[in-house]
Amino acid sequence: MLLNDIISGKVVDSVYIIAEIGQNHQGCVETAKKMIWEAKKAGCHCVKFQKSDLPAKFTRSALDREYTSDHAWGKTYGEHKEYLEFSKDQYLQLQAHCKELNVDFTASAMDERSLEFLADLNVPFIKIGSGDANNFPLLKKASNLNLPLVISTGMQTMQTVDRIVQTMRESGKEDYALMHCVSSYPTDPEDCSLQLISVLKRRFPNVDIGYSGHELGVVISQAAVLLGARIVERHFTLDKSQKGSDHRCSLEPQELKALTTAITNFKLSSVPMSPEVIVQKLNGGEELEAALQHVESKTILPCELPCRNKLGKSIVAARNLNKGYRLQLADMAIKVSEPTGLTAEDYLDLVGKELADNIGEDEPILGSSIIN
Ligand SMILES: CC(=O)N[C@H](C=O)[C@@H](O)[C@H](O)[C@H](O)COP(=O)(O)O
Ligand SMILES: C=C(OP(=O)(O)O)C(=O)O
Repeated sequence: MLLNDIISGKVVDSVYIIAEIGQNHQGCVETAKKMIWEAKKAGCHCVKFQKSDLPAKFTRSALDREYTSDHAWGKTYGEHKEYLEFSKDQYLQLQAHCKELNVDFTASAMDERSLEFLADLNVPFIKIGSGDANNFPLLKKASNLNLPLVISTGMQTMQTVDRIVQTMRESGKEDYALMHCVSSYPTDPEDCSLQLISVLKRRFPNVDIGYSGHELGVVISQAAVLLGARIVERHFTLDKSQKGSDHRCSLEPQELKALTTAITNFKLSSVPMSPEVIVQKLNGGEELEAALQHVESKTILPCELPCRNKLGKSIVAARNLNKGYRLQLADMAIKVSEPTGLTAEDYLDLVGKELADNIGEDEPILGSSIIN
Protein backbone atom coordinates (compact mmCIF):
# COMPACT_ATOMS: atom_id res chain seq x y z
CA MET A 1 0.00 0.00 0.00
CA LEU A 2 1.19 3.49 -0.84
CA LEU A 3 0.67 6.67 1.15
CA ASN A 4 -1.17 8.03 -1.87
CA ASP A 5 -3.70 5.20 -1.63
CA ILE A 6 -4.74 6.62 1.74
CA ILE A 7 -4.62 10.27 0.73
CA SER A 8 -6.52 9.69 -2.52
CA GLY A 9 -9.21 7.69 -0.72
CA LYS A 10 -8.47 4.57 -2.79
CA VAL A 11 -7.83 2.57 0.40
CA VAL A 12 -10.24 3.24 3.25
CA ASP A 13 -9.66 0.29 5.53
CA SER A 14 -5.94 0.58 6.32
CA VAL A 15 -3.50 2.77 8.19
CA TYR A 16 -0.12 3.68 6.71
CA ILE A 17 2.66 3.02 9.24
CA ILE A 18 5.99 4.82 9.14
CA ALA A 19 9.02 3.63 11.11
CA GLU A 20 10.97 6.81 11.83
CA ILE A 21 14.60 5.69 11.83
CA GLY A 22 15.53 9.36 12.01
CA GLN A 23 19.02 9.48 13.49
CA ASN A 24 18.71 6.26 15.51
CA HIS A 25 21.13 4.57 13.07
CA GLN A 26 24.02 6.12 15.06
CA GLY A 27 25.61 7.38 11.82
CA CYS A 28 26.13 3.82 10.53
CA VAL A 29 24.70 2.74 7.20
CA GLU A 30 24.88 -0.97 8.04
CA THR A 31 22.84 -0.36 11.20
CA ALA A 32 20.35 1.62 9.10
CA LYS A 33 20.03 -1.34 6.71
CA LYS A 34 19.42 -3.71 9.59
CA MET A 35 16.78 -1.31 10.93
CA ILE A 36 15.06 -1.19 7.55
CA TRP A 37 14.83 -4.99 7.52
CA GLU A 38 13.49 -5.08 11.09
CA ALA A 39 10.90 -2.38 10.30
CA LYS A 40 9.77 -4.32 7.26
CA LYS A 41 9.49 -7.53 9.31
CA ALA A 42 7.50 -5.62 11.91
CA GLY A 43 4.92 -4.76 9.24
CA CYS A 44 5.71 -1.09 8.49
CA HIS A 45 4.91 0.39 5.10
CA CYS A 46 7.69 2.94 5.16
CA VAL A 47 11.00 3.79 6.76
CA LYS A 48 11.90 7.41 7.19
CA PHE A 49 15.17 9.25 7.74
CA GLN A 50 15.96 12.93 8.43
CA LYS A 51 17.82 14.87 5.76
CA SER A 52 19.54 18.14 6.61
CA ASP A 53 21.92 20.35 4.72
CA LEU A 54 23.60 21.71 7.82
CA PRO A 55 24.47 25.28 6.70
CA ALA A 56 21.00 25.58 5.14
CA LYS A 57 19.22 24.39 8.27
CA PHE A 58 21.37 26.02 10.98
CA THR A 59 23.16 29.34 11.33
CA ARG A 60 26.92 29.21 11.88
CA SER A 61 26.51 30.10 15.58
CA ALA A 62 23.85 27.40 16.02
CA LEU A 63 26.29 24.87 14.57
CA ASP A 64 29.13 26.16 16.72
CA ARG A 65 27.25 25.97 20.02
CA GLU A 66 28.68 23.51 22.47
CA TYR A 67 26.70 20.28 22.76
CA THR A 68 27.27 18.82 26.19
CA SER A 69 24.38 16.33 26.20
CA ASP A 70 25.07 12.67 27.03
CA HIS A 71 23.64 12.06 23.57
CA ALA A 72 26.20 14.21 21.74
CA TRP A 73 28.28 12.70 18.92
CA GLY A 74 30.54 15.73 18.74
CA LYS A 75 31.76 18.66 20.83
CA THR A 76 29.63 21.19 18.97
CA TYR A 77 26.06 20.76 17.73
CA GLY A 78 27.39 21.00 14.17
CA GLU A 79 29.90 18.18 14.71
CA HIS A 80 27.16 16.12 16.35
CA LYS A 81 24.81 16.58 13.40
CA GLU A 82 27.56 16.01 10.83
CA TYR A 83 28.30 12.65 12.43
CA LEU A 84 24.66 11.58 12.02
CA GLU A 85 24.15 12.82 8.46
CA PHE A 86 24.31 10.38 5.52
CA SER A 87 25.88 11.25 2.15
CA LYS A 88 24.10 11.03 -1.19
CA ASP A 89 25.82 7.73 -1.92
CA GLN A 90 24.60 6.35 1.41
CA TYR A 91 21.06 7.57 0.70
CA LEU A 92 21.17 5.77 -2.64
CA GLN A 93 22.33 2.57 -0.95
CA LEU A 94 19.51 2.79 1.58
CA GLN A 95 16.97 3.54 -1.11
CA ALA A 96 18.14 0.51 -3.12
CA HIS A 97 17.95 -1.65 -0.01
CA CYS A 98 14.34 -0.53 0.59
CA LYS A 99 13.46 -1.28 -3.01
CA GLU A 100 14.77 -4.84 -2.62
CA LEU A 101 12.74 -5.29 0.55
CA ASN A 102 9.66 -3.62 -0.93
CA VAL A 103 9.28 -0.99 1.75
CA ASP A 104 8.82 2.74 1.05
CA PHE A 105 11.83 4.95 1.65
CA THR A 106 11.73 8.65 2.42
CA ALA A 107 13.02 11.36 4.75
CA SER A 108 11.99 14.65 6.26
CA ALA A 109 13.30 17.65 4.35
CA MET A 110 14.78 19.88 7.02
CA ASP A 111 15.60 22.79 4.66
CA GLU A 112 15.14 23.82 1.04
CA ARG A 113 18.33 22.16 -0.19
CA SER A 114 17.30 18.89 1.41
CA LEU A 115 13.90 19.22 -0.22
CA GLU A 116 15.62 19.44 -3.62
CA PHE A 117 17.85 16.50 -2.69
CA LEU A 118 14.87 14.30 -1.82
CA ALA A 119 12.87 15.38 -4.87
CA ASP A 120 15.86 14.32 -7.00
CA LEU A 121 15.86 10.92 -5.30
CA ASN A 122 12.23 10.59 -6.33
CA VAL A 123 10.96 9.52 -2.92
CA PRO A 124 7.24 8.54 -2.77
CA PHE A 125 6.41 11.48 -0.47
CA ILE A 126 8.14 14.16 1.55
CA LYS A 127 7.80 14.65 5.27
CA ILE A 128 7.91 18.14 6.72
CA GLY A 129 8.75 17.83 10.43
CA SER A 130 7.29 20.01 13.16
CA GLY A 131 10.36 22.25 13.20
CA ASP A 132 9.41 23.40 9.69
CA ALA A 133 5.65 23.54 10.03
CA ASN A 134 5.89 27.35 10.27
CA ASN A 135 8.58 27.59 7.58
CA PHE A 136 6.22 28.88 4.89
CA PRO A 137 8.79 29.35 2.12
CA LEU A 138 9.73 25.66 2.53
CA LEU A 139 6.08 24.60 2.64
CA LYS A 140 5.34 26.64 -0.45
CA LYS A 141 8.26 25.14 -2.33
CA ALA A 142 7.28 21.63 -1.21
CA SER A 143 3.68 22.20 -2.28
CA ASN A 144 4.83 22.99 -5.80
CA LEU A 145 6.58 19.63 -6.18
CA ASN A 146 4.60 16.85 -7.67
CA LEU A 147 4.95 14.74 -4.52
CA PRO A 148 2.57 14.04 -1.63
CA LEU A 149 3.44 15.79 1.65
CA VAL A 150 3.09 14.69 5.26
CA ILE A 151 3.27 17.74 7.53
CA SER A 152 3.69 17.47 11.31
CA THR A 153 2.20 20.10 13.59
CA GLY A 154 4.17 19.87 16.85
CA MET A 155 5.20 23.17 18.54
CA GLN A 156 2.57 25.09 16.53
CA THR A 157 -0.69 26.90 17.30
CA MET A 158 -3.95 26.28 15.45
CA GLN A 159 -3.45 29.64 13.74
CA THR A 160 -0.27 28.27 12.15
CA VAL A 161 -2.04 25.04 11.14
CA ASP A 162 -4.76 27.16 9.48
CA ARG A 163 -2.04 28.94 7.56
CA ILE A 164 -0.48 25.63 6.45
CA VAL A 165 -3.83 24.53 5.06
CA GLN A 166 -4.31 27.91 3.38
CA THR A 167 -0.83 27.65 1.82
CA MET A 168 -1.67 24.21 0.43
CA ARG A 169 -5.01 25.49 -0.87
CA GLU A 170 -3.37 28.45 -2.60
CA SER A 171 -0.96 26.06 -4.36
CA GLY A 172 -3.81 23.80 -5.41
CA LYS A 173 -2.19 21.04 -3.33
CA GLU A 174 -4.58 18.28 -2.38
CA ASP A 175 -2.31 15.28 -1.79
CA TYR A 176 -1.08 16.08 1.68
CA ALA A 177 -1.76 14.98 5.26
CA LEU A 178 -1.40 16.72 8.61
CA MET A 179 0.07 14.86 11.58
CA HIS A 180 -0.96 15.62 15.13
CA CYS A 181 2.31 15.74 17.09
CA VAL A 182 3.63 16.92 20.44
CA SER A 183 7.34 17.69 20.27
CA SER A 184 8.52 16.46 23.63
CA TYR A 185 10.72 13.39 24.07
CA PRO A 186 9.18 11.30 25.60
CA THR A 187 5.74 12.95 25.72
CA ASP A 188 3.90 12.42 29.00
CA PRO A 189 0.42 10.91 28.50
CA GLU A 190 -1.35 14.06 29.75
CA ASP A 191 0.49 16.12 27.12
CA CYS A 192 -0.37 13.80 24.22
CA SER A 193 -3.59 15.77 23.60
CA LEU A 194 -4.94 13.00 21.38
CA GLN A 195 -8.34 14.62 21.04
CA LEU A 196 -6.69 17.20 18.79
CA ILE A 197 -6.89 14.47 16.15
CA SER A 198 -10.70 14.81 16.28
CA VAL A 199 -10.40 18.61 16.37
CA LEU A 200 -8.18 18.59 13.26
CA LYS A 201 -10.52 16.16 11.48
CA ARG A 202 -13.52 18.42 12.14
CA ARG A 203 -11.69 21.58 11.17
CA PHE A 204 -10.15 20.17 7.96
CA PRO A 205 -12.63 17.53 6.77
CA ASN A 206 -10.89 17.18 3.39
CA VAL A 207 -7.42 16.55 4.81
CA ASP A 208 -6.19 13.17 6.07
CA ILE A 209 -5.01 13.37 9.66
CA GLY A 210 -2.24 11.21 11.08
CA TYR A 211 -0.29 10.92 14.32
CA SER A 212 3.43 11.26 14.92
CA GLY A 213 3.94 10.10 18.50
CA HIS A 214 6.83 10.48 20.92
CA GLU A 215 5.25 8.83 23.96
CA LEU A 216 6.41 5.61 25.61
CA GLY A 217 4.67 2.37 24.63
CA VAL A 218 2.11 1.58 21.95
CA VAL A 219 -1.35 1.99 23.45
CA ILE A 220 -1.63 5.74 22.93
CA SER A 221 -0.74 5.34 19.25
CA GLN A 222 -3.43 2.65 18.95
CA ALA A 223 -5.90 5.11 20.47
CA ALA A 224 -4.83 7.69 17.87
CA VAL A 225 -5.97 5.27 15.15
CA LEU A 226 -9.29 4.64 16.90
CA LEU A 227 -9.84 8.42 16.90
CA GLY A 228 -9.30 8.42 13.14
CA ALA A 229 -5.56 8.82 12.45
CA ARG A 230 -4.86 7.25 9.03
CA ILE A 231 -1.07 7.53 9.17
CA VAL A 232 1.02 6.60 12.21
CA GLU A 233 4.66 7.46 12.63
CA ARG A 234 6.80 6.25 15.53
CA HIS A 235 10.52 6.45 16.16
CA PHE A 236 12.15 3.05 15.81
CA THR A 237 15.28 1.65 17.47
CA LEU A 238 17.12 -1.65 17.76
CA ASP A 239 17.82 -0.90 21.42
CA LYS A 240 16.29 1.85 23.54
CA SER A 241 19.26 2.02 25.89
CA GLN A 242 21.63 3.31 23.18
CA LYS A 243 23.14 6.77 23.13
CA GLY A 244 21.02 9.28 21.21
CA SER A 245 18.21 11.72 22.06
CA ASP A 246 15.38 9.72 20.45
CA HIS A 247 16.06 6.10 21.52
CA ARG A 248 14.14 6.29 24.77
CA CYS A 249 10.84 7.23 23.18
CA SER A 250 11.36 4.83 20.24
CA LEU A 251 9.85 1.39 19.76
CA GLU A 252 12.00 -1.74 19.61
CA PRO A 253 11.15 -4.36 16.94
CA GLN A 254 8.79 -6.39 19.16
CA GLU A 255 6.86 -3.29 20.20
CA LEU A 256 6.65 -2.03 16.64
CA LYS A 257 5.34 -5.41 15.58
CA ALA A 258 2.77 -5.31 18.40
CA LEU A 259 1.65 -1.87 17.21
CA THR A 260 1.31 -2.77 13.53
CA THR A 261 -0.54 -6.01 14.43
CA ALA A 262 -2.98 -4.20 16.71
CA ILE A 263 -3.60 -1.51 14.09
CA THR A 264 -4.08 -4.05 11.30
CA ASN A 265 -6.66 -5.88 13.40
CA PHE A 266 -8.80 -2.78 14.01
CA LYS A 267 -11.98 -2.60 12.00
CA LEU A 268 -11.73 0.91 10.59
CA SER A 269 -15.41 0.93 9.65
CA SER A 270 -16.19 1.49 13.35
CA VAL A 271 -13.74 4.41 13.62
CA PRO A 272 -13.85 7.14 14.91
CA MET A 273 -14.78 5.91 18.37
CA SER A 274 -15.51 8.01 21.42
CA PRO A 275 -12.76 8.32 24.06
CA GLU A 276 -14.87 6.27 26.49
CA VAL A 277 -15.22 3.38 24.02
CA ILE A 278 -11.49 3.57 23.19
CA VAL A 279 -10.51 3.32 26.86
CA GLN A 280 -12.77 0.28 27.21
CA LYS A 281 -11.57 -1.38 24.01
CA LEU A 282 -7.89 -0.94 24.85
CA ASN A 283 -8.35 -1.88 28.52
CA GLY A 284 -6.81 1.47 29.23
CA GLY A 285 -5.84 2.82 32.58
CA GLU A 286 -5.01 6.28 33.86
CA GLU A 287 -2.36 7.00 31.24
CA LEU A 288 -4.67 6.36 28.32
CA GLU A 289 -7.40 8.41 29.99
CA ALA A 290 -4.91 11.25 30.45
CA ALA A 291 -3.89 11.08 26.78
CA LEU A 292 -7.58 11.18 25.80
CA GLN A 293 -8.64 14.02 28.06
CA HIS A 294 -10.74 16.79 26.56
CA VAL A 295 -8.74 19.36 24.52
CA GLU A 296 -10.28 21.96 22.31
CA SER A 297 -7.54 24.42 21.37
CA LYS A 298 -4.14 23.73 19.87
CA THR A 299 -1.38 25.73 21.53
CA ILE A 300 2.36 25.41 22.03
CA LEU A 301 2.62 23.30 25.18
CA PRO A 302 5.15 24.07 27.95
CA CYS A 303 6.64 20.57 27.43
CA GLU A 304 7.45 21.56 23.82
CA LEU A 305 9.52 24.61 24.74
CA PRO A 306 12.87 22.80 25.13
CA CYS A 307 12.52 21.35 21.60
CA ARG A 308 11.26 24.66 20.22
CA ASN A 309 14.19 26.53 21.76
CA LYS A 310 16.67 24.00 20.42
CA LEU A 311 15.22 23.26 16.97
CA GLY A 312 12.54 25.86 16.20
CA LYS A 313 13.25 28.04 13.16
CA SER A 314 13.41 31.82 13.08
CA ILE A 315 14.30 34.60 10.67
CA VAL A 316 17.94 35.41 9.95
CA ALA A 317 19.81 37.49 7.36
CA ALA A 318 20.60 35.53 4.20
CA ARG A 319 23.54 37.90 3.49
CA ASN A 320 25.25 40.95 5.01
CA LEU A 321 22.73 43.79 5.18
CA ASN A 322 23.31 47.48 5.90
CA LYS A 323 21.54 49.84 8.26
CA GLY A 324 18.80 51.78 6.41
CA TYR A 325 18.28 49.01 3.82
CA ARG A 326 14.71 47.84 3.16
CA LEU A 327 14.30 44.09 3.43
CA GLN A 328 13.36 41.98 0.42
CA LEU A 329 12.29 38.33 0.51
CA ALA A 330 15.66 37.09 -0.77
CA ASP A 331 17.48 38.86 2.11
CA MET A 332 15.91 36.56 4.68
CA ALA A 333 16.44 32.90 5.48
CA ILE A 334 14.62 30.68 7.94
CA LYS A 335 17.01 28.65 10.07
CA VAL A 336 17.65 27.22 13.49
CA SER A 337 19.43 30.20 15.00
CA GLU A 338 21.30 30.81 18.24
CA PRO A 339 20.16 33.28 19.51
CA THR A 340 16.75 33.14 17.84
CA GLY A 341 15.32 35.82 15.58
CA LEU A 342 11.71 36.84 14.93
CA THR A 343 9.37 33.90 14.49
CA ALA A 344 9.38 32.31 11.03
CA GLU A 345 5.67 33.19 10.60
CA ASP A 346 6.57 36.91 10.32
CA TYR A 347 8.67 36.40 7.20
CA LEU A 348 6.30 38.09 4.72
CA ASP A 349 5.45 40.96 7.10
CA LEU A 350 9.09 42.06 7.11
CA VAL A 351 9.30 42.78 3.39
CA GLY A 352 9.88 46.52 2.88
CA LYS A 353 10.86 47.19 6.51
CA GLU A 354 13.92 49.37 7.13
CA LEU A 355 16.87 48.03 9.11
CA ALA A 356 17.90 49.92 12.25
CA ASP A 357 21.41 48.39 12.21
CA ASN A 358 23.85 46.45 10.08
CA ILE A 359 23.12 42.71 10.25
CA GLY A 360 25.67 40.08 9.22
CA GLU A 361 24.85 36.96 7.21
CA ASP A 362 23.29 34.27 9.43
CA GLU A 363 22.60 36.76 12.25
CA PRO A 364 19.05 36.81 13.63
CA ILE A 365 16.62 39.54 12.58
CA LEU A 366 15.00 40.81 15.79
CA GLY A 367 12.17 43.22 16.55
CA SER A 368 14.83 45.77 17.45
CA SER A 369 16.52 45.28 14.05
CA ILE A 370 13.56 46.96 12.33
CA ILE A 371 12.48 50.63 12.23
CA ASN A 372 8.68 50.64 12.57
C1 LIG B 1 11.93 18.67 16.04
C2 LIG B 1 12.70 17.55 15.41
O1 LIG B 1 13.47 17.75 14.50
N1 LIG B 1 12.48 16.32 15.91
C3 LIG B 1 13.05 15.10 15.36
C4 LIG B 1 11.94 14.16 15.07
O2 LIG B 1 11.23 13.73 15.95
C5 LIG B 1 14.03 14.48 16.34
O3 LIG B 1 14.39 13.22 15.86
C6 LIG B 1 15.27 15.34 16.48
O4 LIG B 1 16.00 15.36 15.27
C7 LIG B 1 16.15 14.82 17.61
O5 LIG B 1 15.39 14.65 18.77
C8 LIG B 1 17.26 15.79 17.85
O6 LIG B 1 18.14 15.27 18.78
P1 LIG B 1 19.63 15.88 18.89
O7 LIG B 1 19.41 17.36 19.17
O8 LIG B 1 20.32 15.19 20.02
O9 LIG B 1 20.32 15.67 17.57
C1 LIG C 1 10.72 16.24 13.19
C2 LIG C 1 10.13 15.27 12.54
O1 LIG C 1 8.93 14.74 12.82
P1 LIG C 1 7.81 15.11 13.90
O2 LIG C 1 7.68 16.57 13.98
O3 LIG C 1 6.62 14.42 13.35
O4 LIG C 1 8.27 14.50 15.17
C3 LIG C 1 10.73 14.65 11.35
O5 LIG C 1 10.03 13.89 10.69
O6 LIG C 1 11.90 14.92 11.08
